[in-house]
Amino acid sequence: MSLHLSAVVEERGLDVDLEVAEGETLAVLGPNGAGKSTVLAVAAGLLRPDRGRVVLDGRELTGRTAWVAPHDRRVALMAQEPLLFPHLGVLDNVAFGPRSTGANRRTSHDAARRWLAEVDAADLADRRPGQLSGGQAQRVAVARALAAEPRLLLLDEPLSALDVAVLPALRQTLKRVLAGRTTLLVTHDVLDALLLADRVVVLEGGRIAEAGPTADVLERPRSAFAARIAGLNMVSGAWRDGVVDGIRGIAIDPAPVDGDQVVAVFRPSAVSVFRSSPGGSPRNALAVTVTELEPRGDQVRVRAGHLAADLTVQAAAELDLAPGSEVVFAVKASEVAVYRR
Ligand SMILES: Nc1ncnc2c1ncn2[C@@H]1O[C@H](COP(=O)(O)OP(=O)(O)OP(=O)(O)O)[C@@H](O)[C@H]1O
Repeated sequence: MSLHLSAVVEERGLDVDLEVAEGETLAVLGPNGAGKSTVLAVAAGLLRPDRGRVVLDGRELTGRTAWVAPHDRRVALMAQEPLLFPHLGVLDNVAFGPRSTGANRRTSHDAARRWLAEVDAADLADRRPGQLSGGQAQRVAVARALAAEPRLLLLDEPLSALDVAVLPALRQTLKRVLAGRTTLLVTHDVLDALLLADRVVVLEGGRIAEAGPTADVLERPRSAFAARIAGLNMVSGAWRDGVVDGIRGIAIDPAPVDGDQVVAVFRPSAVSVFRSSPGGSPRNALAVTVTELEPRGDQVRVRAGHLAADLTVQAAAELDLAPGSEVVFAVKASEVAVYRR
């Protein structure tokens, strides 16, 4: 194991024990106040737990007697807002890490240019932080975190402050740079967890409510929180001729090519339910068996295995639905977003 973190922080009601394997990305999910940021603070050395240990690559960073200062941990923390030094240009911001470990100006600038290129931000090198959009600033912040060559990357909701228009491209950049890096990723977004993380832990009230491979937890959630966020329909498989597992959708840039592993994502509210196939329609039609009807206010969530559709109570009554009913779930291709995994 590359990271082992166990921590009790009485004041915040936190009591966790988790491990992240070398090169693995572990997503930490959970409702507000569950303790996610506190876990990152303990790992980063910003908070000393009442009891517990942080061991990274066999080196004890936090322990009963051990205490390594944040800047000596080889741990990089990236916050929701990219905290760049406003008085330094982009290049110097990224060069800061290598500079502070003794690299000279030339070497640290070379490294900074390499990392900026790595996150598709080479053209921003001469700007000031004040001249960057939110998405550009976050790219620079990723480059700065990586330039310090951390052994552990801590990301606190790195995409949550950004405009939806820039999300897919930045998510892909993160996916590329996280591959093979030991990472703890705090997120509220089920897609981030699905696309970026190997495993997830769900925190509720400072305790680990569930843990496991991301797809398993999202497809078969056991904790209340995971069940709530895992409301999206997700179908994964290989992409061929614009279709994954019988479902046609809109490929999100960068588009997958034939044979790529993808996940098609669509909201239960985008699904219509029919007793028989709506012939001649351009919609995806999936023959399914209803497994459960779940009342939700003036709506009913119709579950069919791992797929779900939201109908009005009236529509569900008109269709005379019950567990065991054979129906067709239909969804327009324009409502299905397909992401490369
Ligand atoms: N600086 C602090 N001092 C004391 N208690 C704090 C402090 N920061 C957070 N807490 C408390 O510790 C608990 C865990 O908070 P934490 O910020 O780790 O949760 P979180 O899961 O990151 O929440 P969010 O999703 O809202 O960011 C909460 O009860 C919170 O009120």
